[in-house]
Amino acid sequence: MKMPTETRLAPLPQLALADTALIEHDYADSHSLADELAAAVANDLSDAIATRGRALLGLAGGTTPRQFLLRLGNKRLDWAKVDVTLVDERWVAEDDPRSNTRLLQETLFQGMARAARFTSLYTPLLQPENAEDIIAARIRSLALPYDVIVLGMGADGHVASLFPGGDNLARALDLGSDRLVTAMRAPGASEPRMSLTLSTLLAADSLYLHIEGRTKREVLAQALAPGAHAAQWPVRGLMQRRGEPGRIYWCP
Ligand SMILES: O=C(O)[C@H](O)[C@@H](O)[C@H](O)[C@H](O)COP(=O)(O)O
Repeated sequence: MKMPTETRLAPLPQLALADTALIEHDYADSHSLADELAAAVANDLSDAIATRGRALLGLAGGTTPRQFLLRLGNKRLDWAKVDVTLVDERWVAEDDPRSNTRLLQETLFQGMARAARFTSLYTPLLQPENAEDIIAARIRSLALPYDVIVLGMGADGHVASLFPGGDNLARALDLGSDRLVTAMRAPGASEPRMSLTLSTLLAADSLYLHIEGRTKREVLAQALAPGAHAAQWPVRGLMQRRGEPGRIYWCP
């Protein structure tokens, strides 16, 4: 059932969610978390293939998901029926150590998942602002909405490349817009980015938030506390989904 959405960028009313209640999937270490998250995502992908014939998966980059991606890539699935994109890409060449595509090449696509079809959020030669239409057309050609999206979160509360202080943050958070992707430049991002917008993320059938460490747990609690704003803590935008920010997987 679809719940009423949060007024754009307005504070939420009191959330009946204590920090501990929020984190349903709490693991002792990153290895057990990676095992369980990979199993859950593989399950969702199998279900999507069974019901829709194909599955669409969106993945975060950064440092946290390495173990999870390695495990997911080794899951027995009909990977040829899976489309994979990133939820955001850093605007650097795909062989650059900072590239999220490179991260997937080094992890997910080392395993059975190499049979999946990858759609890049990057294109060389253009600035990201001039490449939005090209990247949006690539995403539009996939069988939207995403079946599964796995997000990470930065210590500043960003998800995908929806950064606080980002030049295009307002339009990226605007649920009234049908924009699928946006370029983003932000003080907290070392390079320009291309990102799925909040509405693209929220439309996913299954949404996971994978965070590790006590600091991020505290950031999340702060971001989701009454009175916080998505403009300051973009992760809070996820609450506009069903009053919950997706399934949160956490370990110290
Ligand atoms: O390209 C990126 O940086 C990401 O997709 C980003 O949204 C990431 O999930 C967070 O920044 C967390 O990054 P870490 O896992 O490195 O802390």
